[in-house]
Amino acid sequence: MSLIELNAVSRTFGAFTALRDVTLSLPEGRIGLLGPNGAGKSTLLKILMGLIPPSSGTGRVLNEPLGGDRDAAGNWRLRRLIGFMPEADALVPGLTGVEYVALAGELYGMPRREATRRAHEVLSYLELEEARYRLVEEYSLGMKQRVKLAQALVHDPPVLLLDEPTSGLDPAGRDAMLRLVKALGVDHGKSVLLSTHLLADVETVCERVVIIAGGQVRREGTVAELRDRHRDRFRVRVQGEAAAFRAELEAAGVKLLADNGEGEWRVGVPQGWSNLTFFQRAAARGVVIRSLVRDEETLEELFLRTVI
Ligand SMILES: Nc1ncnc2c1ncn2[C@@H]1O[C@H](COP(=O)(O)OP(=O)(O)OP(=O)(O)O)[C@@H](O)[C@H]1O
Repeated sequence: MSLIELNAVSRTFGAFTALRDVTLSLPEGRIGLLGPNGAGKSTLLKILMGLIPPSSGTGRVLNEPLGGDRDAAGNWRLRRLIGFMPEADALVPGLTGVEYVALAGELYGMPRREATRRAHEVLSYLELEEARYRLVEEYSLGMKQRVKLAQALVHDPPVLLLDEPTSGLDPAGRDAMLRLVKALGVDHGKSVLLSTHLLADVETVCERVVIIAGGQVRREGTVAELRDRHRDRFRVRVQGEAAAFRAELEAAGVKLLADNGEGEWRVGVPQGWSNLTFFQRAAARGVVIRSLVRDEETLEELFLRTVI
C-alpha cells in the first residue's frame, strides 16, 4: 500500500505560502523529509496528521483521506494510524513519564488501563524504565525527546511522523535517538517520516528522501539514487593542445563545469565514460593528462545546491 499520496497540496498563512503545490507518492518505509529551517516541513507534517487542513489539494495516508471521517467514538480515523512527535516541547508539567504517555494514549482513544499498560511497555522499550515515575519537567533533554517519542508510539500506530527528533541533542543522544528510530522501522515494521535539516540523520535512518525548500519539493528518490546520480564528475589536468582536446570532449557530450584557467577542468561525463576514455582520447590528440581524479559531489553539496 502507498504510505502517502499528495496531490497539489498548498497551505497559506494569510498572504504567506508555506507549501506550494506539493505532489508526492511515497511507499511505506523510512523516509527523510529534508530541508532548511522554514522550508515547510512542520507544516507538511501537521497537514498529514490532520492538525491543520491544506488550503487546497488532496491527499491520503495509508489510504485514509486527509481531513477524512471520524469513527464511532468521534476520533479522526487518520489519527489512529499516525504517531506524531512534535518539534516543540509539548510536555505537560506535573505529570510523571508514565502518566504523560498514558494520557497521550487516552487522547488517541485508548481505554485508560490499556493506555497505562502500553505506556509502561513503550517507556521500557525506549530505555526510560527507571525514569518513568519521575516528573517529565525534571528529565534531561535526551529523556524529554524519548518521552515525546513514547507518546507517539503508545497506540502502536503503523506510521510515525517525527519532527526534528534529534533537535538539541548532543552527539551521543543523537546517535541513540537515530538508532531507536531506525529500529522502529527495521525491527517493528513502522513507516517513518523523519523531518530534519540534518542530512546525516537521513543517511543514518532513511531509505528515501524528499528534499523540500521554500515550500516546494525539490527532489525525491532513494538515498542510493541521489548518490548514484552524482558519480559523473572528474577533475582533469592536461598539458599540450588543450583547446582542441576540450572541444573534442565537449563534442562527445562532456560538460565543462569549471575551468581554473591553468589547465585544470572540472567536468561531468556522459554514461559509460571511464578513466580510460579520457586517456584514449587524449593520446589520439597528442595531449598529456597530468592528473585525473574522480570528483564526486557529496550528498551534502547536492543538498546545498538543491536548496539554495
Ligand atoms: N501558523 C503560522 N502562521 C504564519 N506563518 C506560519 C505558521 N506556521 C508556519 N508558518 C511559516 O511557514 C513557513 C514554514 O514553516 P515550517 O514550520 O513548516 O518550516 P520547517 O521546515 O518546519 O522549519 P523549522 O525547522 O524551522 O520549523 C515559515 O516561514 C513559517 O514562519
